[in-house]
Amino acid sequence: MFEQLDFSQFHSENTDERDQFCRELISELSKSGWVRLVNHGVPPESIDRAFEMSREFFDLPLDQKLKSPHPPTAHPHRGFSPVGLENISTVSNYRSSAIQPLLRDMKESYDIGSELDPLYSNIWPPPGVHDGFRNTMNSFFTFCYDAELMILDAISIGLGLPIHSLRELHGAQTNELRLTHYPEVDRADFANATRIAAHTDFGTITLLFQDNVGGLGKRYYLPNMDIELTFKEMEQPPGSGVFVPADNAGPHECIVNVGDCLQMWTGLHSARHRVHLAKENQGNMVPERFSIAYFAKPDRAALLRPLLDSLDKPAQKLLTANEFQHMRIEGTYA
Ligand SMILES: O=C(O)CCC(=O)C(=O)O
Ligand SMILES: [Fe+2]
Repeated sequence: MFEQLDFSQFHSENTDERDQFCRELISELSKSGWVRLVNHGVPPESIDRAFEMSREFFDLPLDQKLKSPHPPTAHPHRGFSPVGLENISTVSNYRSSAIQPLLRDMKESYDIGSELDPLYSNIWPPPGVHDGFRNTMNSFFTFCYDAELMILDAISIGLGLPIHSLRELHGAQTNELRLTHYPEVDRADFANATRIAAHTDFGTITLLFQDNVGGLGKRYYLPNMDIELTFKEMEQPPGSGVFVPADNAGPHECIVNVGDCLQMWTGLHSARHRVHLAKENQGNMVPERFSIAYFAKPDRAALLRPLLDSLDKPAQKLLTANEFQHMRIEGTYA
């Protein structure tokens, strides 16, 4: 089991305790590129509601879901993508020497941005299709943004930077929320497909909530089920090509992982992860799974230059976060 940190310690009135927590956070992120957090500030009811709404959306008939379609190109990331539209193995090779086979992703997803994003508008289900989705997701997004800023402050303190160093690069809310449904599939389908292929996230940090679903449509956490589950897996240690299950304590816990931009700023390791068939169990059908990922991304104009003196100066021209996002995302859509 990997370390679980309690983010309420960050709010301690005793600044020594707070700073100690921030150093622990950095120590965990330095080891593996990710950490499990509780009391992160996103209220449990809001997480439950978002999962409920997500489930109800993906339960709709395909023609209803396609009334708010993702554009056929990789950006902007907005709206519904049916199974087969996005295949992440096309970008698996980034900063990895391992040869990645081309794999189909067996997932469907819904991408949402901030309502305040000046560049891209959201694509919402039209009136009459899943009313309530929009409000629920906007409120969840706001909670995640507030949590993001606190976590960025904690990372800044832990690294010995001024408290708002990272927050200041995230004022424009260019963040994205992604609901993913991994439908029930036949085990044999994993021969040339996966859930989501190995990759690093492109932004600063990702807050990931996961909900493994058992029978009867109920939600509960089953660490040792007798049927096959797909797990989120993290590369451990970083760079090893070995993936271990990132099991967690249920949907209210959040996995925070370092993305490519934070790596460029701070040298913390951007965590490679994937969702694939769990190795331990044997069964014919692989049950469905739900996750919600909130991708904290830098302001588009932010320069990706090292923030710590201890880091080497990059040899190439510095990129803005926007240039980098475009470079990374190209090619992910079929
Ligand atoms: O479903 C998950 O646990 C991970 C999803 C993910 O890694 C992504 O969308 O970038
Ligand atoms: Fe990811």
